Amino acid sequence: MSVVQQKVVFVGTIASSSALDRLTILKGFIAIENGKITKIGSTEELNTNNTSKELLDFKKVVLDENQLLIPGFIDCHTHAPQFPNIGLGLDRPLLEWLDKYTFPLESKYVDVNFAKSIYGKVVQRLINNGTTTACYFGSLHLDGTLSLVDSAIKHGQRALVGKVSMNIVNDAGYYNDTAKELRDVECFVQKVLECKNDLVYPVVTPRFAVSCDATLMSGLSDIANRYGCRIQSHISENVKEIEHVLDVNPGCKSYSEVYDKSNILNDKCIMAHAVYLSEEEMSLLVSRGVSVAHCPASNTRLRSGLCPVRELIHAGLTVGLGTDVSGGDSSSILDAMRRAMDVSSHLEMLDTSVTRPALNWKEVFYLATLGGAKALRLDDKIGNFEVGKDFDAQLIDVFANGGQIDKYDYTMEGNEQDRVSQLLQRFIYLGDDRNITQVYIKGRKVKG
Ligand SMILES: Nc1nc2[nH]cnc2c(=O)[nH]1
Ligand SMILES: [Zn+2]
Repeated sequence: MSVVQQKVVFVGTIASSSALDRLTILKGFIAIENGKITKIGSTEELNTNNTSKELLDFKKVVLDENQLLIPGFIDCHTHAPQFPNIGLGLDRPLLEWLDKYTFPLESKYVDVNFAKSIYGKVVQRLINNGTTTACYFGSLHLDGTLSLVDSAIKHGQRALVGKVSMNIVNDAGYYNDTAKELRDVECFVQKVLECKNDLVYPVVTPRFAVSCDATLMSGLSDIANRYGCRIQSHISENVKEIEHVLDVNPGCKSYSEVYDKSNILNDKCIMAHAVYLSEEEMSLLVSRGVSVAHCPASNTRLRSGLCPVRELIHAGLTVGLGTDVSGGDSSSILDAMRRAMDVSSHLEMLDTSVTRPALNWKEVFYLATLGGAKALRLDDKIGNFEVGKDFDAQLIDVFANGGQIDKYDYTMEGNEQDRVSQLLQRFIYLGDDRNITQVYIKGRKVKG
């Protein structure tokens, strides 16, 4: 990892979103000082005397005509310990998959050396894919999950990390008793805060209402409130899961009510999935300020369901994207963007009334960047390019050597603005890590 360049100016094509329906593609410059964006402007402005004087001692990075500067991707939900299972064991629905493949693997992270060996690769893989911020589930283990925090710090990634909490008995013996669990979570939160690293945050992480009883969840909510932490969990992912949760909580009318009774739902809470929420549940989550991590790859691979993201957004929920490895079979947010478009298109095709059109490429670009930042309550720092925000960015080379995108002696009609918009479109539909030639987190180059 290289040192932070104190003053850098990028010159070329810069794309970022300011809303779901607002993508700006600017030909111009973006100046960074000590990791923060200090000035953004057009090429004309760059060429004025004042600006060129101001930027005289800045290192210049000039993009070529097929390169783009875009914000770093934000993965709002992934399971770091599950990476050794990526692409494996996708033949069972959620609850069986957890018992057969996931809990046995996660149990192995009791061995800190094993944890270290995996987590270094996980963080590196995500950075390679342009993920500058990840919201991670760790495992049940305190020390193992602290080694995930260490890996994020070592690689300079912005990371929200949760030690997973579970106190309900399962066949793998993968749970803690309530008192130990609450002690370990508080210790985890304190140790992460003691790191005093401004890129890393502890997240209180009740796995889901199948693995945690109300006493544990209320205790976790208390810890989160005392330390001002975010909370993350899963909600309403799979029909059998919902039936089970309602069976063991006969006093509750919905899955959301189970969490609400334990005070889990608030404006620092990120819930993964939300595939089957009723309108009342959506309203409840909106009123509590909960955000949703939409995980289309996992919903498809585990055959959990088709998440109606447009409905969630329409209801007023803040939505970001998650890869949900290893329910999801890809650790790439670029892949999650395409999966989100696919699921949304399938829903549009299935719905003959077509009241809610499928998400388009500009909208998933927003969800992968500013939408994710809002969902994680980090949009004051990241998500797009604005003066005062941290510089978390990717340099995209659309026709990178060895990549999937070939350059033809043909371009669709249009002006220069259309040409650069088409470059971004091709990256979103066809690109991969080979096109992501440089990655920056708070101004520090972490790839390339
Ligand atoms: N996809 C997914 N859903 C869950 N629900 C509870 N735990 C998990 C998990 O590890 N993955
Ligand atoms: Zn998950």
